[in-house]
Amino acid sequence: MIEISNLTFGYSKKKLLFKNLNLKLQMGHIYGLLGKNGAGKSTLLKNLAGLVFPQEGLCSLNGYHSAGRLPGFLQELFFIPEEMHLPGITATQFAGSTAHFYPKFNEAQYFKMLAEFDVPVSSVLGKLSFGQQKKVMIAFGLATNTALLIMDEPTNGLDIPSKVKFRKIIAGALTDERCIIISTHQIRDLDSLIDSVLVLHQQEIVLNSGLDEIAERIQFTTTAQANKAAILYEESNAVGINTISVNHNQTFSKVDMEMLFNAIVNDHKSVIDILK
Ligand SMILES: Nc1ncnc2c1ncn2[C@@H]1O[C@H](COP(=O)(O)OP(=O)(O)OP(=O)(O)O)[C@@H](O)[C@H]1O
Repeated sequence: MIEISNLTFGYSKKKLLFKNLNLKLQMGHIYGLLGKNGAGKSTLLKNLAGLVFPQEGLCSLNGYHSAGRLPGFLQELFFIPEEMHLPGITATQFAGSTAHFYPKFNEAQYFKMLAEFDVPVSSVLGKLSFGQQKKVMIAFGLATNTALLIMDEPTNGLDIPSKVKFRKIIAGALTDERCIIISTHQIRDLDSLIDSVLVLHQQEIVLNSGLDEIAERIQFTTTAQANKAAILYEESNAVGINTISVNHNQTFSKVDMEMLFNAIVNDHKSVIDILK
């Protein structure tokens, strides 16, 4: 299990990004972490990865404190940051020099994913395009089979066919023993991939819910289809007005994550309250 308890963190003591933040994540799930620019998504992930240290509280992975960065923790975590500087070696050499830090690394899986992503294995990583570099790191991260895989904006730089492959490859790599967290602004890229949503807003995790639970409680329809008395939030687009309403009649609709996110960050507390 991944646990954040009473996390207080700020890059300066005067301006805290989180105060007493709590969060529990379970294995066997793919979480999408959403939040506005500057909400602190990357910083939260860095706290989890033990790359920055809390002022108070702690983060842990299967009982290991992130800040301790013990070998037992490091071999169960792989973090793919938004920006990367890869060394002047090939994807094959990278596996040769790095894989031994991860006891569950699966070489066949790595090369299979690189082939699916269509990345040349004998080109120097630093000379690959940004998107190709991302693909190498995603393939490597998945092949480590660590208990926690964190990806910060992984689809930045991926073209449209690669995003489709990304979703397929990630979904195929999930097991009951691992948890994947993906932070992104490209909410559509998470469609049919994540099963749970986390929203970081105003120093707090205001939503940590499975998509099934969300669909049980609220409905996403057009205003014309909605029960007017149950409407919580409305949003116009080119084709009409879409609505989030209370799901009184147990009709399950597809969760529109972009609309849900907009409702939450536009301070529609009623939406958050009903999902609590
Ligand atoms: N190394 C740092 N030193 C000081 N302040 C920082 C540092 N890194 C981030 N910050 C600040 O912390 C805040 C949160 O940044 P962070 O990158 O975690 O947000 P984010 O939600 O990931 O944003 P975005 O969606 O724009 O990537 C921002 O105000 C940022 O300026």
